[in-house]
Amino acid sequence: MAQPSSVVIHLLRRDLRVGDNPILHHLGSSSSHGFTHCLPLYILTPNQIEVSGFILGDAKSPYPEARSAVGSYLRCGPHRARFLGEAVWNVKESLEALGSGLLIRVGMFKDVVRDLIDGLTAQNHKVGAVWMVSHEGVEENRDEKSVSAICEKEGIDFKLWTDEKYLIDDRDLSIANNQELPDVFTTYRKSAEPLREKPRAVLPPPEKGTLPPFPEISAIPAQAPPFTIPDSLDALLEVLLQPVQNFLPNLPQFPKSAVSAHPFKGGETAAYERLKHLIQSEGMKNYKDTRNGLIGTEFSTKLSAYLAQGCVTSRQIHHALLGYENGTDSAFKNVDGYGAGENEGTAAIRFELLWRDYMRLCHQKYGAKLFHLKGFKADDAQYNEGENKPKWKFPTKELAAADQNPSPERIAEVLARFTAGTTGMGLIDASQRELLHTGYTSNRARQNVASFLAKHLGIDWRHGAEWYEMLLVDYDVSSNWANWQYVSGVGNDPRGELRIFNPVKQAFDYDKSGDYVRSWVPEVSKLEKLENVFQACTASAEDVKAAGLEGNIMVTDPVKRIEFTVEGKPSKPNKRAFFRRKAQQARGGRSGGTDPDSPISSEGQHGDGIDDGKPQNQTQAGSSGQAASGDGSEKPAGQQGSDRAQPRGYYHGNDRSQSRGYHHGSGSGSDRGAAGLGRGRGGRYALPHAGQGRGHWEQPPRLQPDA
Ligand SMILES: Cc1cc2nc3c(=O)[nH]c(=O)nc-3n(C[C@H](O)[C@H](O)[C@H](O)COP(=O)(O)OP(=O)(O)OC[C@H]3O[C@@H](n4cnc5c(N)ncnc54)[C@H](O)[C@@H]3O)c2cc1C
Repeated sequence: MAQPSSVVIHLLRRDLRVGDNPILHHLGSSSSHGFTHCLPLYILTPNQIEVSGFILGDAKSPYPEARSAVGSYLRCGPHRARFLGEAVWNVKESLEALGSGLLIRVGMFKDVVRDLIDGLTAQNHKVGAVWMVSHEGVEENRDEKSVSAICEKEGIDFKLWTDEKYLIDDRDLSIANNQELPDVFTTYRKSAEPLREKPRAVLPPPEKGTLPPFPEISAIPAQAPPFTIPDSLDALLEVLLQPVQNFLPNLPQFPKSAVSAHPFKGGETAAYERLKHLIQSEGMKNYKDTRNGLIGTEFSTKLSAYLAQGCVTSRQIHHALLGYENGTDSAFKNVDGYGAGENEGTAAIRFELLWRDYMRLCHQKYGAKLFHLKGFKADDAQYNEGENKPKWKFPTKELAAADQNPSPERIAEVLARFTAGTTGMGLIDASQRELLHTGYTSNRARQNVASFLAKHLGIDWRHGAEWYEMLLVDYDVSSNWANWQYVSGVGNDPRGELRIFNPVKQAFDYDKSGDYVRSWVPEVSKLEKLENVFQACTASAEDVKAAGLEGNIMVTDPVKRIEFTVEGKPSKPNKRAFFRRKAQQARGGRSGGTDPDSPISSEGQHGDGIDDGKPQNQTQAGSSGQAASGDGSEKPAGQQGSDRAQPRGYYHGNDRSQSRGYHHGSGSGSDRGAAGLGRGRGGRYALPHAGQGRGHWEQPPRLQPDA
C-alpha cells in the first residue's frame, strides 16, 4: 500500500534565496522531517502590490487597488515590481535546478493557503505543515495569524521560522526582549560589538535532489479566478508592470544627461555577482570614502534591494568579506588588502548592516507606531526638555486645523511639486527625479529629501514615507519608515528636531561641481553659478534669461528659499539650535544623549546650515546667491509673499475617484484627534473609501489611529 503523503508548504516571503535559507536548509539536510513532498510557494498579496494585471480579459479585480493609507499612492511602483518579479523568477529557477520548483499565486495568504489545502487534500495529499519565516509589520503579522488560524483548525503544523537574514541573529542579541532595545543606536551598537565576531555561520543551499519532491502538477489546484499566472519571466514582468507603469502622468523623459545608479536585476544570482564584484573592484575596501557619493553604481554597495527581498543575507555579506579579509577565498586574492584583516571599508559595511538590524528591532519594539504621525515618540515624555514637538501641515481639510496656514490646497500643491521634483531646490529635485526614473537615490539624498519635507516644509512626513514606499526599489518596511521617523524628528534620533539638513550646503558639500543636480534637472544645467543650480530662484534675471528659465516655476515660485552664502556659511548662524544642542548633551538627551553613530556622516550631524528661511522676493535675489539675513523663523512654502492659489508644476495627481474604505490618519501633530475620514474624493489626496471588494475581502488598516 502506498505511503500516505505529507506535504509541507514552504511559503517564501522576503527570503527569496536558496542559500542561507533556514527552511530549505532544514528540509535538504534533515532525514527526519517526515515530509514526502515540499511545495515552495510565493504569494503576491493584493494589498501590497497591484495584481489587476494578472486578470485576463474584462473581468474585474475582486480587490481594490493596492494604495497607501495616507496619500493613496500605489503601494508598489514599477521599479520594485520589476525587481521583485526578477527575484521571484530567479528563485523559481534555482529551486527547479535543485529538483524542486516554485508555485506562484495571487491572493491573500489565507485564501491561497485555504485553496491549496482543499485542493491537495482532494487529490489525496495530506498537508502536514505550513512553514514560513516571520516578518515584522502589521500586515505581515496579520498574514501569519490568518494562516496559523487555518492550520490550527485543520490540525496542520504551523511554524514561523526565525528569518536569519540579519547580521546578528535574534538568538544572539544582547537584549532579553525587544522592549529592552536602547533608543540610541550607539548604545545598542556597543552592546553588539565586536560585530565581526557575532554573525552566525551561513547555511549552505540544499544539494540537488535533497529537497522533498515538488507535488505532481495535476494535484495542485489552479489559481483562483479571475487571475492567471504567467509562465515566463517576461510575461510575469508584463503583468506586474502594466497596471503601475503610468504611476505619474506627464512623467518627464529620462534626462539624456543622467545615468541610473541602480541598473541592477533582481534575484539571488545577481546579488552574489554584485557582492563578488564589490570585493574584487575594491568597492568594499573603499566604501568609507565613497559612501556619500551621489552618482554612479559604485559609490555604495547597492545591496539594499537584494537585502530587502532576502536575495542575500547580511551574514552572507559578512562571510564574503571574511573570505577576503582572512585571505581564505582565492577569488579575492588579487584584491588589495587580501588577508590583511578588517579594514575601514569592510568595518563600515558591517556598521551599516547593524543599522539595518537596529531599524528592524525598533520596529519590533514599537510595532504599529512605525506608521503613526507621532512616531515612536507618541509618548510626550520621550521628548527632551525644551524640545518642540513637530506641528504638521496636511494637504487635506479633514486633517488640517481650520486655520492651517498655508491652506491644505497649497500644501497639496507643494506636495505634488515635492514628489515630482519641481520644488526649485536643486538637490531635492534631482533626488526626487532620480527616484522617479530609477527607484533609487543615495542615502545622502534621502536624508536631505526627508528633512526638507518634514523640517523645512513641515508637511506630514508619512507622505514622504509612502512616496518612497511606492518608488524605492529597495523599500523595506522597517528601514524606510524608521529612517523617515529618524529624520523627521519623531523617531530614534536623539537630536530630534535639532537635526536639519540645509540642502544648499549639502549640495555644495556633496555635489561639488553640480554634476548630480545638472544631470537630473536638465532645466538648470545651463546656469553657470553653482548656487543658482542648487537654488534656481537665486539666479539673476539675466542668468535666468540666458538659461531659458524665464517663467519656470522653480525660479518664479520656489516652494522654499534658503539663505546661504557662497562661502558656505549660513547667513545667520543659529545660536539657538547650538545652545539647545549643548543643553541636550549636558542632560544626556533622550535615553542616553546624542548619537555619534548617526547614519548621517559628520557634516550632516551638526546642526550646520540651519535654514533661516526668510521669505525673499525673487527679484531681490542676487546672483551671488547671498541673501538678506533672515529672521530665524521657519516659514513653510506658501507663506512666502502672496498666497498662491493656482496649482503649478507638471504633475497634478492621478485624479482618482475610487479609494478604500478605511482611514488611518490622525491630526495628532497639531493635537487633533483621529478624524473619521475615508470619504469623498479630493483628487490626488483623496482619502481611501470602499473599494469593489468581493465578499470575503477585507483590508483592515495597517495604521491605527494614534493612541
Ligand atoms: C528617508 C530614508 C528612507 C530610507 N528607506 C530605506 C528603505 O526603504 N530600504 C533600505 O534598505 N534602506 C533605506 N534607507 C537607508 C539607506 O538610505 C539605504 O539602505 C541605502 O541608501 C541603500 O543603498 P546601498 O545598498 O548602496 O547602501 P550602502 O551604503 O552600501 O549600505 C550597505 C547596507 O547597509 C544598510 N543600511 C545603510 N544605511 C542604512 C540606514 N540608514 N538604515 C538601514 N539600513 C541601512 C542597507 O541594507 C545597505 O544596503 C533609507 C534612508 C532614509 C534616510
